[in-house]
Amino acid sequence: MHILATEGLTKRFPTVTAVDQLTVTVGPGVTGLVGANGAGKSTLIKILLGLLPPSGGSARVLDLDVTARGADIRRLVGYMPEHECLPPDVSATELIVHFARMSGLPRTAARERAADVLRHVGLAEERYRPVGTYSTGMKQRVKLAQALVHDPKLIFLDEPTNGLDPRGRDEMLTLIRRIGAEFGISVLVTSHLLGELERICDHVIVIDAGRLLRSSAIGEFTQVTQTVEVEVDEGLDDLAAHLVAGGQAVSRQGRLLVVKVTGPESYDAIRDATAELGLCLIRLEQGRHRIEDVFRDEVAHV
Ligand SMILES: Nc1ncnc2c1ncn2[C@@H]1O[C@H](COP(=O)(O)OP(=O)(O)OP(=O)(O)O)[C@@H](O)[C@H]1O
Repeated sequence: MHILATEGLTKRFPTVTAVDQLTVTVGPGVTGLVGANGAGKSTLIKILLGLLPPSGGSARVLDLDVTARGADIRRLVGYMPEHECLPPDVSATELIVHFARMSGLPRTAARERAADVLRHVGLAEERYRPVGTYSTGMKQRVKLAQALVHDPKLIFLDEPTNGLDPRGRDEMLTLIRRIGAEFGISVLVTSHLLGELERICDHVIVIDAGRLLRSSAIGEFTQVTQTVEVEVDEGLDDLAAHLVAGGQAVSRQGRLLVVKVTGPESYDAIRDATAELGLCLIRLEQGRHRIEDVFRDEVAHV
């Protein structure tokens, strides 16, 4: 079953083709849409919501055609836009109750629904304060709440971690995973950071200049580009030389060595090398992928 599907989807602006012959399908669960700034992620989401007409090709969301059924799609889909768009002088409660009423709920049900949704996204007492006084993290939560308030089947989250500090990012990612897992709402979430999406997604789509670069389940993804990061107190160069001599693919990133994992023997090689050299191992951690890894990988396959 697909929650959305595009076929040769294209969007041309006067000076740039933002979405270029994109054919892709998305199933239920949490799907990451990854691409550098300007890759076409926001444009794709606006087309899928029926807010921008495509220049060519077609797309269906929840089996509804985006050109003919935009209003029906927006009734079933929640949207968290990338940029700040909240009125500063109302409280989160007032705003979310307003959105709930706009979705058709009567006054009392709208209040209850708004309270539930604000609790789910983690806004407590501060929900009575004007939005203009909120931190970026709190504003992102309000934007998420308005995307959820009409009980959608699917939500589009455009760069929900933008502007957040590392802790805020972690909390937002955990929240998104919960929405997918506990509430059974399918999620399409964009980011320019592949590393953060692979933690919470079942499936990842990578686009570049509006074109599909890769679409695969997260398991296949990590298998192909898996790395492990190694930190030792001193002797990093010796360790690198030892591993390379033993046939491992190694690169250096500041105080870390990044070793490409080809199988369990890669971990054995790191263990043996640190033991033989008598080094103190500080950290051994699964590497976070970057979009560049996918590009490198695609080039290697050509
Ligand atoms: N309304 C528009 N008119 C003209 N060009 C546009 C318009 N909207 C987007 N573009 C261009 O289309 C390309 C894709 O933009 P888009 O915003 O979809 O990318 P993105 O992947 O979401 O990146 P970002 O996260 O930086 O917004 C960019 O080159 C952008 O300048």
